[in-house]
Amino acid sequence: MVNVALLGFGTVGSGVAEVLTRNGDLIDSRVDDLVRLKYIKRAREVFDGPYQDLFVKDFSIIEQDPQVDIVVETIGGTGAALDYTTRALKAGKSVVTANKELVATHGYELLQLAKEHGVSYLFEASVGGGIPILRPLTSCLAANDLTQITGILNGTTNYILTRMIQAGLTFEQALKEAQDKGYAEKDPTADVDGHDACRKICILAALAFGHHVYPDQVPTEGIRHVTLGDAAYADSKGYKIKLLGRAIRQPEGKVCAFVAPHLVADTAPLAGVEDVFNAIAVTGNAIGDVMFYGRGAGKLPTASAVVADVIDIAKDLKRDRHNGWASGSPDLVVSDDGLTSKWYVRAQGTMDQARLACGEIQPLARSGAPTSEVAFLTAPMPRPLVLDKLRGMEVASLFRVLD
Ligand SMILES: NC(=O)C1=CN([C@@H]2O[C@H](COP(=O)(O)OP(=O)(O)OC[C@H]3O[C@@H](n4cnc5c(N)ncnc54)[C@H](OP(=O)(O)O)[C@@H]3O)[C@@H](O)[C@H]2O)C=CC1
Ligand SMILES: N[C@@H](CC=O)C(=O)O
Repeated sequence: MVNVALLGFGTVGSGVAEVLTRNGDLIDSRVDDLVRLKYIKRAREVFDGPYQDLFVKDFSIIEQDPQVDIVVETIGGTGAALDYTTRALKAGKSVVTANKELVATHGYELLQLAKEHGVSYLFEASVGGGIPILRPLTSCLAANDLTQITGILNGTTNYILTRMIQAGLTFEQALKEAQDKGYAEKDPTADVDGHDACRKICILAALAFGHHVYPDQVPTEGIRHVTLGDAAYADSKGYKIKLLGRAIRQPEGKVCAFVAPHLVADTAPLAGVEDVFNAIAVTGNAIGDVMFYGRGAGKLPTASAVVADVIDIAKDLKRDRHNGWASGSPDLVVSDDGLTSKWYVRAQGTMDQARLACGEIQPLARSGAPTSEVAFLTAPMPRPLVLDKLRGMEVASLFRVLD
């Protein structure tokens, strides 16, 4: 028998309990053992419903029970989640999590701790919700020298952009829908301001390039200032606006990583990724380009990835599966200033002013645009140069165009 303790019983935690129960026979046959949920701990102390016999108030009951093999952490954040994860690993229990904030900020030390105690720390659900990405990156693509990762990594913001553009919802209405569907973080500013995507690109970069990348090293811009006007200008020339997380390997083992809204050509596969779906494009020197696509958030898709990790561990509790990375360093991450791209600009002014400032440009138009507003695409150039050229103009939006 393999015993599982579940920490957190919100969107993801309740989904994990549901998948373990609904697919119990199938999971047992795949593991060739009985996988059983033994305890559930949540914040509140009032328990009801079908799992009420499993609820415990005190984490030490789980920590001290030698029969608990796997602890599933779906609490979120870096408070109680870090404390319980550390204690579980020290107690010789493997831990599975969906908590990207914890992995992105403390992954290196937690992986070290797991190794010291001969147990596993797995987090497939922490990136891309239900999409299998971390295991393929480290196993199926292990033969490659990976050079670049570009992803739509946040379901909430992709859902908001889709609903604003396709259904004409306001930002607030679209965010409320995403929250009602269980996609958003407890504090949705983490989604809207790009921090959730940032944590995910940190995890992807660490796995792909081998060193811990910390969220505070990664320049991050969210979607708060993207307007329906920007979307209409982009659409007029066959582009969609997408929040992308990018990690590009640089010489001497450095990494360029950042999160920002981009214009993506309609012909590119990432442009067709809508609603809560995520997609992660990976470039390797043998495979070329490969893309992973699926539901990036939500109860059962995320639980699917969590329970897959539980199954992986349960199949062989003693197997060494330490797919870790080395420690980070303050000078590991380089700015994206050196990266050349075309730029989308929306500013106050005239097309003549725009041409005078930026030289050759592609003008954009949309119906209902104020006469004082101008929007255009520049020639390819690095950010410092475009900022320098635009110095005399009042710029409202400045987004890279993905090449
Ligand atoms: N929602 C999604 O689609 C996805 C979420 N994730 C990640 O999964 C994690 C969980 O997210 P989600 O399920 O949405 O969050 P929820 O807010 O829905 O659930 C959080 C759960 O944690 C419990 N909790 C809070 N503090 C404690 C504590 N001290 N001890 C025990 N339990 C506690 C809460 O208890 P109570 O029920 O009593 O309030 C609640 O059950 C986060 O790290 C998130 O980033 C990852 C991928 C997708
Ligand atoms: N809030 C996150 C949940 C999954 O990671 C998102 O919207 O992508």
